[in-house]
Parts: sequence; C-alpha cells; structure tokens
Amino acid sequence: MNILVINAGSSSLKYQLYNMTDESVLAKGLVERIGMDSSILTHKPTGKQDVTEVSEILEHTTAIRKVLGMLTNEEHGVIDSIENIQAVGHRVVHGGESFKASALVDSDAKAEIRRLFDLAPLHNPASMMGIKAAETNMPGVPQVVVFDTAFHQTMPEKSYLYAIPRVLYNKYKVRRYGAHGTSHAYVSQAAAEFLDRPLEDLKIITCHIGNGASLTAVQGGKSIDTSMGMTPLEGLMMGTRSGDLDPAIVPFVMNKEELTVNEVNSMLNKHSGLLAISGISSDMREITEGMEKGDPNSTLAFDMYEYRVRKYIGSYAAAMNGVDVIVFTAGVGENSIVLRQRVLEQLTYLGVELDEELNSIRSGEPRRISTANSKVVVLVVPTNEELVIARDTHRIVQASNR
Ligand SMILES: Nc1ncnc2c1ncn2[C@@H]1O[C@H](COP(=O)(O)OP(=O)(O)O)[C@@H](O)[C@H]1O
Ligand SMILES: CC(=O)OP(=O)(O)O
Ligand SMILES: [Mg+2]
Repeated sequence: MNILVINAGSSSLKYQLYNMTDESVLAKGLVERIGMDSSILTHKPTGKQDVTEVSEILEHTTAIRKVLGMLTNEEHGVIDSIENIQAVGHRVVHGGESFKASALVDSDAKAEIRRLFDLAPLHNPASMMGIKAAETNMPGVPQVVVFDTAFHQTMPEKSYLYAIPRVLYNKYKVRRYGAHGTSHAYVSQAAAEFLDRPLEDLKIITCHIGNGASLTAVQGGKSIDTSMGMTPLEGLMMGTRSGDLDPAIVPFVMNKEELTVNEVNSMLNKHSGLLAISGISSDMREITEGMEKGDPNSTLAFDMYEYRVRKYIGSYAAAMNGVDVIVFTAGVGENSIVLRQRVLEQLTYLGVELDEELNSIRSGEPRRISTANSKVVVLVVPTNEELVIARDTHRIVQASNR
C-alpha cells in the first residue's frame, strides 16, 4: 500500500509518499508560501534529482494538485498514476478531548475538527484545508487523521486543569492539551528500544525542540505532563512564540497599546520568542551564529531559550520524582550541539554527565551523548512524525477494509 502523508500548515504543506511494504520513502517535499506571490515547491524523489518549481499557488487544493503532478511526473515522478496512492494520512494538531487515537476521516470527524478551530486557530483550519484538498484531488481515497494531542490524553486532571473557574472547562473545555504528541510518543518508544529496556519501567523527559517546542514527562510510556497548553503557545520560548508569561500582561498590553484580540494573539504567536529578543531571526542557526560573533541580543535570546528548557527539565524531574532518560529531538534538539551542551552541563545535580565528544558527533541515528557513568542517560533520537502517521493510516485503513 502506498500512503501519502500530509502535514499542512497555514502557508505550507509538507508531504511524504511511503511504500508500506518496506516503509520506504518514495518521495518527499514541501510547498512553501501558499497564497503569496511566488510559491515554491521543493520535490525530493528518492534516487532521482531534487527539483524546485516556483509558481503561483493560491490555496491548498492547488498545492496538492501540484504535488500529485510531481509524484506522477515522467521525469521527477515515482509512481505511474494517482491510483497508485491507496490512502492519505494527515497531521492534525488539535483533537481536543474527543480524539484519543487516530481516526478515519468521515463527516463526524470533519465536524469535530471544525468545532476545534477555536482551540487551535493557527493549526486546525490548515489541516482542514489539507483534508479538503486531498478529497477534491483524490475522491474516494480513504483518509486518516493523526492528532498531536492524542498522546497527551493520559495526563491526570492535576496536570491538565488550569486553576481558573471550573465553569470554563465545563462550558468551553479550557484545559491543557499539549502538542507534538506523535513525536513525544515515537521518541520515548525509540529510546526504550535503543536502551533495550521496557518502556513501562522508565521515567523519560522528551525535549521536542524545533520551531515549535515542547517538553513532556513520560512515565511508564504515558504522558503525565507537557509544556504546551490549551494551544501550542504555552511553555518554552520558541522561534516566534513567547511561551509562558504572566497572563496579566495580556490585558495590560491590550489596554496600553489598544490591541485587538487578533493583534495580541499575533504578537505572542508570530512576533515573540527568539525573533523578538534577538531582533534578527527565529532560526536557531542564525541565533547561534550571532552569539558566536558576540552579538548581545542573540546571546540573550539563546540564554533565555536554554534557561527555559533547563527549568522545564527540572520541573519534570520533580513531577516524576526522578528521571532515567532525557531525549533531545526535532530541528534544534537533533542538531544544536551547543544548546544540548549548555543545558546538560548545568544538570549535574541530577547526576547528568555529558560526554562532549559523543555530543559533537553528527548523525541521523539514535545515539547516547552521556558518559557511561552518568546517572541519567541522555539520548538524541531523530523524530519521525511522518512514519508514525503512515503506520497509523495503514493500520486503520486495513482494519476498515475487513
Ligand atoms: N544545525 C542546526 N543548529 C541549530 N539549529 C538548527 C540546526 N538545524 C536546524 N535547526 C533549527 O531547527 C528549527 C526547525 O526545527 P523543525 O523541527 O524542523 O521545526 P518545524 O517542524 O516546527 O518546522 C529551526 O529553528 C532551525 O534553525
Ligand atoms: C504544534 C506545533 O507547534 O507544531 P510545529 O512545531 O510544527 O509548529
Ligand atoms: Mg515540527
């Protein structure tokens, strides 16, 4: 079975085509700047030359049509026709309390995802555009939705409730949901496999640090707390998101600057984080470069970012009364040697001992970066949300055909 995995953002669409016989990737790619003047499609067919195409792509339906065109293209394609795609799997960030696992897309599932627009205004509308676009371009092909929130549905009430009037939870389901659950689940499982130890016996802190970033306390294979909240804004400092702040700042700033709800949301989600403090970029590579050149604002941005990661690790070690394994993953976690070093060299109180040589090795494989004597094992585990989505899609579509 060939499965197309789609991760739709508001202005982008990432895709991977899997052959599930051996879980090989036939092609992957990215459409950027959807709805802007010149959209860019980067297509990477396995075993063939990468291609980049610039054109006007005004919405997601056109983006998927272009992607399907590339996948079946005589020169750059990897399949003969669209009929060779038997199912589509979508990443959806918010599944609320209704979705504790992945699900087949039907009218009920779509209605529920739409109902959740309010809770994830930046993410769920984009996912719905992806689902609609796939339906239009590939009518009759079964689709599956895989939720970032599903893994965190095991959190106890004391982790997921906010200390605000209960009526807000009863009426509007205001609570912590978390995100990146597909990744936290995948890397915690992969860590246990790497160490050849039962997941049930382990206290793991998974650090998914990419453009969006979150930490999770995984105890016995279950998420018991996570740093993102009702929306993916809470917790760590991120590329353009503020993370935690005193909630009183919001009405204060709205009042002083006469901002609307949308404007303040946009300030906290798109104009804060690394970008706001450095004044240069939301990209950790550029922040690190700035820091190495001695730029004070980049240095401060890096310090604030690292400090927040370290504080959350401490708080989750406290939540679980200890930690056996710390896992780093996603763009920054997998690649930033200096971020990992700066975090870990100040966790000696937990018994963490970093092996600097192992930490400086670059590899796409799961690997240990702590010394043999370290009380806490520290691993780098490359995440693979797309593979999990492909596997869930495969399983659910096969079950629905029985
Ligand atoms: N070599 C590197 N050193 C430091 N940061 C890196 C490196 N490579 C990628 N990153 C950072 O990873 C982030 C993107 O992470 P990623 O997990 O791909 O995010 P997303 O899935 O949210 O788009 C960017 O901030 C980027 O700068
Ligand atoms: C939920 C979230 O923040 O996702 P991303 O890291 O892909 O932006
Ligand atoms: Mg990501």
